[in-house]
Amino acid sequence: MSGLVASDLAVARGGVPLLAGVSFDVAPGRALILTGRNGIGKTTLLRTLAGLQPPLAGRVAPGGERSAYGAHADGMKATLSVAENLGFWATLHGAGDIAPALAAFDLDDLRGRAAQHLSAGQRRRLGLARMLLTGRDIWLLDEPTVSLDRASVARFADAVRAHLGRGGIAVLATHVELGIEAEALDLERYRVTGATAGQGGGDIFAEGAVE
Ligand SMILES: Nc1ncnc2c1ncn2[C@@H]1O[C@H](COP(=O)(O)OP(=O)(O)OP(=O)(O)O)[C@@H](O)[C@H]1O
Repeated sequence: MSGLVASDLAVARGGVPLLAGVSFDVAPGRALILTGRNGIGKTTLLRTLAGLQPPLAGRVAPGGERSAYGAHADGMKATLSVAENLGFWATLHGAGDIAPALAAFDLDDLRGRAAQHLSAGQRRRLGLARMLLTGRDIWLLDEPTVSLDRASVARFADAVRAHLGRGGIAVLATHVELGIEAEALDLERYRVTGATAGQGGGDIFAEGAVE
């Protein structure tokens, strides 16, 4: 299985260039942690790696077909229970048993609860459990530990380690120290001048020249 390779990638959000010249190669069994200030483009880069939006320039290999993108509660059916949601995804991805996913994120006691009645941290655990059912070898995770308590962060780190141990790849945008052996990529040096995110769209549109 090949690694995840980004070559001279440029990404934009809402037509505004955010990052340019991003190149990296993540080998099977390895993890990459994306760091950088709020709004620099971590989510945008992950979405581009997942094939959910096209790059402005450069390329990603493979495309999205080997990737599972995990962000917030997307794809969750509010009225279905935890087990029904996991069952739905297992069927969708051709995965068999949901038991390992339930166990990995301590969801057994919550299996009958509707997704809409889960707490924020429980909902996040359900979203992360989904990654285990995708069968995809490249996990792209956006702030995966938001709302998680300490025990759940540790469970998540264990799940990522196990994924890497199976030869999987993980790219994570996180500010939390997970204790996972990983390369870190500081996006600051790829930032397009003027695209300081989160500082107001007007400034971004007025400047936007490439560094
Ligand atoms: N739909 C949109 N249209 C235009 N601009 C957007 C849109 N969504 C996000 N942005 C802007 O794009 C920039 C990059 O956003 P992105 O979510 O990729 O940053 P981030 O590094 O993940 O931020 P954070 O650390 O705060 O999660 C931000 O300035 C954001 O305000």
